[in-house]
Amino acid sequence: MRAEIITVRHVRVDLAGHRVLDDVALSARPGQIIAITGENGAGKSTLLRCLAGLQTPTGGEIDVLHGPPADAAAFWRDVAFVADEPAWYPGLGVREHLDMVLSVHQGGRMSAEAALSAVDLAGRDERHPLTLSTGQRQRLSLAMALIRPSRVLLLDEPERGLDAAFRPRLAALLRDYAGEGGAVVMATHSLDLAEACGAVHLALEPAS
Ligand SMILES: Nc1ncnc2c1ncn2[C@@H]1O[C@H](COP(=O)(O)OP(=O)(O)OP(=O)(O)O)[C@@H](O)[C@H]1O
Repeated sequence: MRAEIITVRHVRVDLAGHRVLDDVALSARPGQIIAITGENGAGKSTLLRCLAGLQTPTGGEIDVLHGPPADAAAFWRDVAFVADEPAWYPGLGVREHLDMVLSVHQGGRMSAEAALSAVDLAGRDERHPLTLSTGQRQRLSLAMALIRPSRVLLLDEPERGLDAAFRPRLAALLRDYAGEGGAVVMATHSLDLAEACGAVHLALEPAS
């Protein structure tokens, strides 16, 4: 069995004087998909931000790829994160956003054409992202994360805005990613998506 590339031990986070996470543990090996579930405010996004090095825990330990996560170039070379909608570049179309990711990250997992087709945006490749629907923009955000090489994929509610028909396709894309040896950690309200991915569940309870 492959060694863990994400480990979270006894993690505690206090924000504005309130305990948001308390004694949280999580681990992931290459090839695993972890689904963090729990009610609104349970701390799912906070935990993902901790894994991404964007939030420092008040206590406990986090290792991602054999070290504490750090919001630094070397870390982001191996880690892809899809959370809130990204800033779209003025004047660049859908296809050009994918080309830009491929030009920065050498050795893409798929071509821009394959990514456009995977997320059903092939006919909209010249449009500016802001002229797409919410769900189409979410598909593009996912494609921009999936097209580049990475070892860890962090997703905050990847199902946001997606229609029911696309969710099984997203599950298949995530299974493919994990099948290549990546680890996925996603916060989700979609038990269907988690199940379709064969994800291991981590159910968070509100800490206070
Ligand atoms: N910057 C902040 N300052 C103070 N409290 C915060 C901050 N960010 C989040 N919180 C609080 O932390 C708790 C957890 O928030 P978080 O966004 O992690 O929950 P979540 O499980 O992702 O919720 P949802 O399902 O609604 O996305 C909430 O009670 C929220 O109000």
